[in-house]
Amino acid sequence: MDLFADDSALMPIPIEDGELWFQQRLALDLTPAEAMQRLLDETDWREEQIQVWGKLHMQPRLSAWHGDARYRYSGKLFHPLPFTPLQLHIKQAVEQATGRQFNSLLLNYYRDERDRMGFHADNEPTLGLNPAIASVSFGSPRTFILKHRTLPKTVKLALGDGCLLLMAGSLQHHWLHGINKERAPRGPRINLTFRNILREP
Ligand SMILES: O=C(O)CCC(=O)C(=O)O
Ligand SMILES: [Fe+2]
Repeated sequence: MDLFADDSALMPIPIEDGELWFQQRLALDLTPAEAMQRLLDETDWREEQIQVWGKLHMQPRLSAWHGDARYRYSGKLFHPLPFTPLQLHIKQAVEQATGRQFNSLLLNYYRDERDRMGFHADNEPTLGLNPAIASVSFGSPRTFILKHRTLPKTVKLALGDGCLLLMAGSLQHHWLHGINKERAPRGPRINLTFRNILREP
């Protein structure tokens, strides 16, 4: 009998004002290291510009959009590329683990400890009222931080190689999330967020 917690089951993480689910290892036909290498090689990584308070900045990470629907994000309209066979395989595994359907994928590549993602909510109107967002991570672990919008509460999760995180319920209404830069050296990390877009902008 396995006396250790099952790392291949989606487990709820207790959190107020929303739903959070975590699985240590998403079951795939390839190892996380193989998935990481193929995503690095097969993705057309872009350094995007974003507007913050009317000023243009380079995003402190590389990214790519894939899927079936156009998507507005940080004030920009994206025309995604079609899903690749590997992305479709990961999407199927995520849909089986979560029981949710997704038609859009944002890939983010954090090249080292300096790359990061500012605090935000994935609450674009096209995602619907209480969106389910499934996040799969490969490579170097990074700390995923959730900050409550009105209460002095912070939740930190280590997102390691091959894990799955599901944000759902009213979480995007009440919490912001982000990835800070690290002081200590970190290797590359790729994060995939699967979303379901209800209508095109
Ligand atoms: O890299 C992560 O774990 C977070 C990604 C994220 O929040 C997003 O793509 O909206
Ligand atoms: Fe996000």
